[in-house]
Amino acid sequence: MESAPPNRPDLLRVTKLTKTYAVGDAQVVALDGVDFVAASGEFVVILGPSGSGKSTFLNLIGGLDTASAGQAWFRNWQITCADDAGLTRYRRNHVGFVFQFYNLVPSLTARENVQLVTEIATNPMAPAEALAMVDMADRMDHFPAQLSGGEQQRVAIARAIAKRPDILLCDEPTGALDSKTGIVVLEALTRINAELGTTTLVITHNAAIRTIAHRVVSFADGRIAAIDTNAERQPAASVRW
Ligand SMILES: Nc1ncnc2c1ncn2[C@@H]1O[C@H](COP(=O)(O)OP(=O)(O)OP(=O)(O)O)[C@@H](O)[C@H]1O
Repeated sequence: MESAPPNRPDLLRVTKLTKTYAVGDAQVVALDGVDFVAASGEFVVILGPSGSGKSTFLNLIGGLDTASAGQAWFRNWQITCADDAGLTRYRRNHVGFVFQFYNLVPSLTARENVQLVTEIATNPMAPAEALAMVDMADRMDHFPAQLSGGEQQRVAIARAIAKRPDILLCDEPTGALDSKTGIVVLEALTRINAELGTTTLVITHNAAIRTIAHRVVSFADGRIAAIDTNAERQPAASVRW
């Protein structure tokens, strides 16, 4: 099994994780016995062709979907044994999600969008602090429609990190953005990883982003085809696409 880099405790451990979907009479194997360990504080970039199982993997370790077989552990708690209430608590207390589309509430300001999460979290930061971490302190009272796509994504990231999650799961966070705006979003993600130690997994179709990761996981046909470690990480500002 792939082991975590030395000197960091494991945060996530996945063993033979499998997901099949019934489509009519056929079975689609979306995830085919994946083994993986993420260390606390790691920044992982996940690459792979469309349909290779990346989102399925993220949804299972984020407790958004349930596995067909295999195990997933968060520290010493087994995600794959949890009932719905347990998964809800896990997501609420430990996992932040960022998706390609920002899913902000249009009638609420940036600050109020973040407040939606901080009001139900156990040890949240102030919304203003979370927004400052993504350089949106001066736009807190703007509505989503008054913000660019990249700015809306930074608000979505502030919303995801305001509860101080242990894990931040990002599915194509720059997929809808041009490169200049996307780089600002990546800078926010790497800063949060460095300053808060949030273990971060980022799915992307953009292979240029691989340079900012500690490790790069490549999916193919529902399996992990390769895991590469970057001897030297590059700053997000150096990424070009
Ligand atoms: N709810 C579902 N019902 C049936 N099949 C599904 C479902 N979700 C995913 N699949 C199938 O599982 C496989 C893996 O899908 P998944 O979305 O994880 O891939 P992906 O690598 O994230 O793709 P993309 O890069 O296009 O988002 C695909 O064949 C997909 O069609």
